Amino acid sequence: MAKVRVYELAKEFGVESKVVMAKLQEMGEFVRSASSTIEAPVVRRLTEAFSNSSQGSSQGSGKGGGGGRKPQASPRRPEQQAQQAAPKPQPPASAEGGARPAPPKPGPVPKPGPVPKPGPRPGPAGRAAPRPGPVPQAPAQQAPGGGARPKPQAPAAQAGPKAPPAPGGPAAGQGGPAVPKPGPRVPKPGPRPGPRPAAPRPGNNPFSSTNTGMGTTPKPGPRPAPPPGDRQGAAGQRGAAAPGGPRPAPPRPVPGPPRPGPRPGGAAGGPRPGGPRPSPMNMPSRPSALGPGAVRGPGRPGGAGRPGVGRPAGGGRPGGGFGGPRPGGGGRPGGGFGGARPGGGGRGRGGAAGAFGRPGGRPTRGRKSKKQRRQEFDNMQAPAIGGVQAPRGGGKTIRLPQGASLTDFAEKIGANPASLVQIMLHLGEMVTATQSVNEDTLKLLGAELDFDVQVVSPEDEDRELLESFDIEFGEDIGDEDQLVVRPPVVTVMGHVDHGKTKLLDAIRNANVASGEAGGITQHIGAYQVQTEVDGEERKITFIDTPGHEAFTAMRARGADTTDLVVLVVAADDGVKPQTTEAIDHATAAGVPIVVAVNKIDKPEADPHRVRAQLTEYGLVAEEYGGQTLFVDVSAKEGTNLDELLEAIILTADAELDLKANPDMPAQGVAIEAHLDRGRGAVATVLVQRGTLRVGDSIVCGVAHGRVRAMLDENGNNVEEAGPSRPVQVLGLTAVPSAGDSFLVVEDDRVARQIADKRIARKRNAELLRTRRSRTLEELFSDLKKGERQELLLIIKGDVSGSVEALEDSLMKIDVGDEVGLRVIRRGVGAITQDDVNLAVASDGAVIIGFNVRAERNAQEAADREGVDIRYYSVIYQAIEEVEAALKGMLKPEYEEVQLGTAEIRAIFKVPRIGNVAGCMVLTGTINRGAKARLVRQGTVVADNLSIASLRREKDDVNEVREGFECGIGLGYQDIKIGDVIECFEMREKPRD
Ligand SMILES: Nc1nc2c(ncn2[C@@H]2O[C@H](COP(=O)(O)OP(=O)(O)OP(=O)(O)O)[C@@H](O)[C@H]2O)c(=O)[nH]1
Repeated sequence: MAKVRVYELAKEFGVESKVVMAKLQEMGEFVRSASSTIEAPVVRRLTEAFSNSSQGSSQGSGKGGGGGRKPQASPRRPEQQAQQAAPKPQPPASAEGGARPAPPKPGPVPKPGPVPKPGPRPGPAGRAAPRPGPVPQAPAQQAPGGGARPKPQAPAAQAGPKAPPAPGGPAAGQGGPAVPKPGPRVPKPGPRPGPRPAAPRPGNNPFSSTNTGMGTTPKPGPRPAPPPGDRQGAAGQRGAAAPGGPRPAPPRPVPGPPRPGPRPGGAAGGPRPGGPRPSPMNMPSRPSALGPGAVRGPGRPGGAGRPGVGRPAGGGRPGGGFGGPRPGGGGRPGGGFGGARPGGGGRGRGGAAGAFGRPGGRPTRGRKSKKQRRQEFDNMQAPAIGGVQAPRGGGKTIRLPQGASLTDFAEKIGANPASLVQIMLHLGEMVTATQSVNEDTLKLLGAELDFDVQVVSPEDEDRELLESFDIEFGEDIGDEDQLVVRPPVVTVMGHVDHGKTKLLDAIRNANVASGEAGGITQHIGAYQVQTEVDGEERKITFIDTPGHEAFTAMRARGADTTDLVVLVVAADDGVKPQTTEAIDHATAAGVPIVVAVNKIDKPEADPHRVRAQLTEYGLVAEEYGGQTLFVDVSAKEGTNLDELLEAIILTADAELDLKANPDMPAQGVAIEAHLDRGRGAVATVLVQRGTLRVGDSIVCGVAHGRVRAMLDENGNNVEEAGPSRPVQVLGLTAVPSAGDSFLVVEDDRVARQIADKRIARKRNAELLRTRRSRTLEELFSDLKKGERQELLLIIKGDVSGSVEALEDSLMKIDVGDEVGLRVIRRGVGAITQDDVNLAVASDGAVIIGFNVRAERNAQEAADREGVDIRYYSVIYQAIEEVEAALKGMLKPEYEEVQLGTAEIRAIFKVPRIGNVAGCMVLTGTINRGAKARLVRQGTVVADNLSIASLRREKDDVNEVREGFECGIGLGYQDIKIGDVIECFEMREKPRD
């Protein structure tokens, strides 16, 4: 709630702001100006103070107003007071009241006549009253008119005809419910009419004044008609107002109990039977909403609609009269919803009808769909959370994909995303509607709404997809005795420049040289070597992409391909940051480590230091009593490579039970993939179980096809590949990503179906990521996002391994919470026009080409659309530039730097300028134009000031140093001797 300002209060009390300010001062509260805000407790005290004083002062004048608020009473003008006084009579006998008005004939007055309710409604009536005056059209158009228009008849006329039906009272009934809203509106009208008519028609005035006033007088007076029984007459009054009068109204005998004032408001609102637009928030509970006669059933059908029909209750159609045209129309509003639906009269076509026709009086904005209405209804019943309504789950389970947004959640439960955003705000988290949120957040929201949220990981989603084809991925099928030992799959990790690549090359070359002389080795992402251990030929598969990026990128995609890690540590450099990172990754993956202490050929090599250092990380060498095998090697000179291979086999045998069934359809993971001009999509896959054969139908990620040919790391054709064997596969329709799983399926058709479903899912995910704000809610939430900005990237590279590694490294760039980075597409191959289109569609994404170029039409499109394409061939350069770009998106940060302080020793009054402080500069310097604040006895009295003028003797100066006197003009008058002026400036802080 906004705090109240002094002048607002003054207005309410009917006094000038300075009076209120004086009062505040009296009360010991300090406010600077009339626009200052006041705290609630002070407002209360102030109100009491004024009400006391007003009482005192008004006592003499008679509080006739009775009803009116005390505070207001005083402010009123004599004339008004007089009017108020008049009202008194009312209370006594409604009849009387009625009587009076009647005579006056106040055009508008019609209401008075009936008066039945008068007594009861006094209060409320007051407000409505005004309208009555207007009566005539009032019903249709708002009281004002009525008041103004002398001719009640006009309306009457209209009403007349329908009046008859009206009796049905239905209308009234409806009106009743509606009442609430009307009330509010009434106020305005009231006032106006009041004054004017008042004068002329004394008789009425009292009432009108009432209205005007604080609603003392019941408008009721006016319409007796409204037989209480019916809808409070509320309707009566209102509509009555106009029609009422004329109406035979008396119609309803009912009156037993005149509806008490309750409807007062109603009265006011009367006009709109339908009154209030049922908003979920203010809607009365169903039952209560229904008016007496209202009865839902009847109302709806529009029984009322037909005048003739006349709803017994009469409720239905108040408007009957007006809305006539639409049969159903009247009915609906009326009884039907009572409060719920604005109801009011039918949907009349005629002009007058309009008044009633529109339920709440609000313009109809297009019809709501059944679904919307249903949802509204559900929401009405749903308890509000922090004032926001959303459907309850009652323990129902909903499944959401990982990284789902509140919009996804809302879609699942049929709610409005904006309301979920608000609920999250109440729960203390600011989340936008389209932002991906983590599992905890989804569950938190689910718990709040009583839904059991299950977050499905992409792996689970994929598993479910495969299950739908009766395929199981990841398990060996077959008996225990079908399992055979398979070679370990090894990844080499370590700190930069410690010799990972050199070691991988050395191992492969040594092996090629010894085993397959003449073979042409090529990097395909992985290779296999042989070694002899205990007289037995054993194989080892090396993942040919060094570094933990590749390792973690694969793991992040759920591909745990590595069985064992070779940690390379340069003997001359020792343990470095990435060495420990690699240890962490391997440990997290539960993968055993063999340490290769490299570069032992170097004179400064100190292998023992490496062993000692690594003990701190839990890697204790065997010779030190631990279980980790350390091998001192020289990749450069090829020293101890066989020992290293042997250590790998021994560790694998000791710690791992590597077995797989070769007799099943092959399954595995893609390690590397690229598009070859001549051969199409080429993927290096690692077979994890089963045996892959040429001619098999496979699906790999979103790619599928039939294995046309297979090649090994030496470029030789291979007919089949068993467990742990890496091979290049030709024949896929598209380039898969590193880490994508592959599996052999029954036939091409199944392969295509699975791939198609994955493509659809991927596209949806991409759409979700690139979707821009379209709805107001989203725009709003974007605004709330405030300063958060995002750099969107599309990464294209020559091989999927480098794309993955680049993305992984980029995602690690951290420049704070204000700026984010999101990769909306990644892929292998040249930059295509589609990439440029996506960049345009996503409003400013930058395309990164890593060792690839843009196709000619793509480049043209990029130039045309202003899409930024950046080419790199060195990963670190890409990272540096992206980091710089992100930092550039940061808003500058400022910090306050104090320049100096000066104490006020004298105060001079200068004509037209005001107070100027004669100061002594205590510290630093005081600079003209700099920012300043005034401190009195340690408390900041005024901030956001500036050194408007600065003088030494009689000269204007720009700066005065410590120890000198000067004259400072702050443009702020409330200065005192002894105050200290702090002078400072805001400087931009350099970003780290
Ligand atoms: N003297 C000596 N130099 C070596 C040895 N192994 C690697 N080097 C050198 O160390 C440098 C880095 O070797 P790389 O194999 O590129 O190291 P890396 O760990 O793969 O480096 P990044 O790929 O940048 O992480 C190169 O200049 C190698 O020639 C070795 O055993 N002895």
